[in-house]
Amino acid sequence: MKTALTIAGSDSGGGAGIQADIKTMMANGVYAMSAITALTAQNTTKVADIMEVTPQFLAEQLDCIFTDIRPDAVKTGMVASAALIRTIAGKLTEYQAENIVVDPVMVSTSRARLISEEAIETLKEKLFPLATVITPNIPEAEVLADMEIETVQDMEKAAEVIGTRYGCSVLLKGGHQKNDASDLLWQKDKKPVWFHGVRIDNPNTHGTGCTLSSAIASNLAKGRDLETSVEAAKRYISGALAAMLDLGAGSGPMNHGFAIKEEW
Ligand SMILES: Nc1ncnc2c1ncn2[C@@H]1O[C@H](COP(=O)(O)OP(=O)(O)OP(=O)(O)O)[C@@H](O)[C@H]1O
Ligand SMILES: Cc1ncc(CO)c(N)n1
Repeated sequence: MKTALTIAGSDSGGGAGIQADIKTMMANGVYAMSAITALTAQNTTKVADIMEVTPQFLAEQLDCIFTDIRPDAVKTGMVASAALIRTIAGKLTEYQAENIVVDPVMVSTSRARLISEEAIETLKEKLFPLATVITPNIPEAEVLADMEIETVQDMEKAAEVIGTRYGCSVLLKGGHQKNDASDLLWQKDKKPVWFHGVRIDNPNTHGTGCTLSSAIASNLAKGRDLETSVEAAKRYISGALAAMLDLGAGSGPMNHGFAIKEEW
C-alpha cells in the first residue's frame, strides 16, 4: 500500500487540518501518517485557542515516521511559526522527501489567523522551493503575488508571478470565486491548465483546502502525475461537497466518506 504523511494542525472539530487529511488519505486509498504542528481548540464557528508543539517535538515525530514507514508523498498544512517551518524544511531535505504538496494555510474558514507574519516569509524562503506544488486560495495568492485578484486573467497572472518568484508549481484554487469553482495549475515551461468545477451550492466548506491538498498528495503517492492527481482530487472534493453533510452552527465539514458504504 502506498503511504502519505500530513504535517499540519489538529482541528478538534474534525473537519479541517489533520483530521480532514487522514480521512481524505484513507478515502483515496493510501496509508495515512501525521506529524502534528499544533493543537487547535476549534469548531465550525471559531478557533478558540492554539497550542503549538516545540520544534524539537515536531522533529522527533518526523524522525520516527521517516526512519520506519517512508511516506510516498507529504502534505503540509497549518504551520504557525518560522521555527516549525525551518524544522520541516530541514527534515524533508534530510530524508529527501518526494511529492511534497504545500498548502500555505493563513486564515481559517471561520476567519481566524493561523500563521504569523514572520512565518509567511519563512514559508516562501524555505518550504516553497521544496514543493512539487503549492496550493494557495485566492486571498493567500493575493498576499504571495502582491496583487488583487478579481478576474480569471488576474488568477493566471498571479499564479505565474508566484511560480516564477518561488520556483514551484502553483495550483491557484478558485473556491473563493463567485460564479464557479475552477482551479488553475501553473507549471514552469508548460501551458497553464484549468480544472473546471461547478460551484456546489453548499455553505459547509470547512476544510476544503486541507482536503484538496491531501487528495492531491494521495494521488501523487500512488504514482500519478501532477495533472492527473489534481483532476482526481477535484473529483473527490466535488463528491465530498455534493454529499451535503450539514453539521454544526457555522460553516460545517464535508462528508469525506461519501463513497464508503455504511453497513458491513
Ligand atoms: N462551493 C464549492 N463548490 C465546488 N467546489 C468548491 C466549492 N468551494 C470550494 N471548492 C473547491 O474546493 C477546493 C478548495 O478551494 P478553496 O478555495 O475553498 O480552498 P481554501 O479557501 O484554502 O479552503 P479552506 O476553507 O479550507 O481554507 C478547490 O478545488 C475549490 O475549487
Ligand atoms: C488545524 C487547521 N488547519 C487548517 C485550517 C484551514 O481550514 C483550519 N481551520 N484548521
